[in-house]
Amino acid sequence: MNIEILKCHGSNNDFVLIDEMTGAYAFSEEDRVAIAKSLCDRNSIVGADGILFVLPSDVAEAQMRMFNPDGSEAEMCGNGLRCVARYVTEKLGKDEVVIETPEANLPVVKKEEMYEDIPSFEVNIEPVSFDAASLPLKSAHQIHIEQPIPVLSKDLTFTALSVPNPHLITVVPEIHDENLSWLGKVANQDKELLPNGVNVSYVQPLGDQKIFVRTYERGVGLTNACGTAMSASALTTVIVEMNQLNEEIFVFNRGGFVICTALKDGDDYVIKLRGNATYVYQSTVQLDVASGEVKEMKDRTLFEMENHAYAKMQSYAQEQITL
Ligand SMILES: N[C@H](CCC[C@H](N)C(=O)O)C(=O)O
Repeated sequence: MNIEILKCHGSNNDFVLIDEMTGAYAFSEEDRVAIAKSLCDRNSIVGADGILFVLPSDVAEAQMRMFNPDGSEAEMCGNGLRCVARYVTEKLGKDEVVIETPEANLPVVKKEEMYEDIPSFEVNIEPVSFDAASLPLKSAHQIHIEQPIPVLSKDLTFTALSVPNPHLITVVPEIHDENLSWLGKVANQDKELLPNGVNVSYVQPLGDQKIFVRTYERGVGLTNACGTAMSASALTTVIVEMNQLNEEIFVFNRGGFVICTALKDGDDYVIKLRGNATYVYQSTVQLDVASGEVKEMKDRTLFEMENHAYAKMQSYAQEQITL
């Protein structure tokens, strides 16, 4: 099958966006899994951290379904939602829309550029729950806020929350690359403890309202950034009274930076995630679903200006981490 693809990223967490609103495709559920596995494969001509299917919706301007490279579907994707926000607002000629996701219809809005020539969008990350059953995390304790989970680590403590995809957050004085493989071990725990898997992040405080986050993502592996993980991390630093509620938190990552603001609405938390939505290239690919083989059908249209502008934002962010 021939598929029009838009390669895009949020904080260099990169995705293939496929527009099903046009009605050009009639993908089955099996097709979507096969497309995710084939197009995300870094050994293919495409390669990505995930696939974003943009579909019509009966309850919002559009619907987003996000699949990891292993074919699993995620409840939420923060960096991907910003890319979908840009795509749908531009398609409809609006500055703000609502996007239907598996567990919530989320408002997304175009914002002023947060860095020179960087298209910037803000999305709601919700619903948020600290109930272990919402991940699910099989545990005797209902809430884990800086709690030990001995089977995972003898010395680190964890905060467990869903936004609504599952996250384990551990705050450390400093993140060292040699410790990143440990994140993978935790993420790939036996399904006894975490039946639906989990995204696992280190959080390093960088001073007031600034943090550095590294994440091993469920269904993907170590990525430059994970939008839901950065949001969950920012909220965690508020819960443990390291940063302030209702105040912007600058979250630096290997792919750049985002700005998260944790808000409380009654008993519920909502996290505002603001960051880039950068287009990399457009292309048409031919996918043989049976074999998974992907061929490019025509030259890619590169968004060179955007990629050049984003490189500057990314190097600025790396300087902030080493400061
Ligand atoms: N791997 C995640 C989904 C993608 C989330 C990440 N790319 C983001 O930006 O939030 C999961 O399975 O929950």
